[in-house]
Amino acid sequence: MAKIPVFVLSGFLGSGKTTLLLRLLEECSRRHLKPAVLMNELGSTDTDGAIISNDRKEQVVEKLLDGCICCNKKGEVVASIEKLLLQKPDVIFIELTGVANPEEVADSLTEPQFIDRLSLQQVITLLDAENVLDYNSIFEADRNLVETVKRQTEVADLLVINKIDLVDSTRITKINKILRKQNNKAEICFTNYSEIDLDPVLKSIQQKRPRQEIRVTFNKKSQEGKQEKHEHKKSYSRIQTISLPIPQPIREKEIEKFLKKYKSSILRAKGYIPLAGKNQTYLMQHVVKRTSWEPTTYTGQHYLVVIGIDLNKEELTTQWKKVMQCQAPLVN
Ligand SMILES: Nc1nc2c(ncn2[C@@H]2O[C@H](COP(=O)(O)OP(=O)(O)OP(=O)(O)O)[C@@H](O)[C@H]2O)c(=O)[nH]1
Repeated sequence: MAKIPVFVLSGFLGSGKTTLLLRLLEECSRRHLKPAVLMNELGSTDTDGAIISNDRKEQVVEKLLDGCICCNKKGEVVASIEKLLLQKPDVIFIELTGVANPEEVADSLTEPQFIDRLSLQQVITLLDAENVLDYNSIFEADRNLVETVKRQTEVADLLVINKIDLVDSTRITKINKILRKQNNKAEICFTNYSEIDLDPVLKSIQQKRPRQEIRVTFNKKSQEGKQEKHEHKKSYSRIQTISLPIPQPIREKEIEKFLKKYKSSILRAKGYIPLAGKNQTYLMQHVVKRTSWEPTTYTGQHYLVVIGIDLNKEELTTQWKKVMQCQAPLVN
């Protein structure tokens, strides 16, 4: 029986993983392939899952929320993949959290029950061209995280330098040079909105010719000088998540003011937000210092999820309540 190819989408928070996943799903649909998706979110809210499901309601998706797939959620990965396999997909995409080490997930794919059924096709790591060079100084306080982000690059088969619309050519050259030192085997491509050429990525699925298996290539890299299975090291230690409820419409500038106030600790924020005066829910995406808004047809609970280093959750909650108290009451 042919093994089902698995693609792992890795990369730091906000680098463009979900954007790429949406493109891959679109392309699968065009090629009449049946994909299945395992998504992982650090927070208890499921923004990315809602984006995926909003686009295609029939999508086979398993979600692991409120923790990292390579740390406290690792034990649940096997059960989630088993559920996906019941749907007999042609391909599986696993989107990691931005702070996950792909090696840990690769390990799960080599569990005895998967050996004859799954084949890791590629680890694709996305990098945010605008912020990648600043990561070391941003995460100085979290050595585990520095190591994790480095491993995301080192173990990738394909490195996608995304968001080049936000940087100049000098920066691109610099990033290329640094990445080549960290990983001299991976293909590197530069793009916007994760628009890579999907033909070489998906071609092998149609041909049913998986590339070398993970146990041969990947584990070799991760287990040099170690026991048969490498010991799990926590992939981050100071990253926290908080989900803030939004019971009534709020002004765009109030959210942006709030994010700016805590900019030294907030790395990523996203949420479904009812904007005052617009009579519609917007998907808000914030990466380091950029915020974007997109109208949606989302009908679930409204919230803002904030991810950062050493977040003072108590203060954020108190300040958020104050912000909400100043908003106009809900008018239908
Ligand atoms: N300017 C610009 N924005 C981009 C590009 N690619 C993605 N974005 C935006 O960056 C934000 C984050 O993109 P996502 O695809 O959600 O990133 P992610 O890696 O899945 O984020 P997390 O799941 O939170 O780690 C979204 O608002 C995207 O629209 C790009 O090439 N240029």
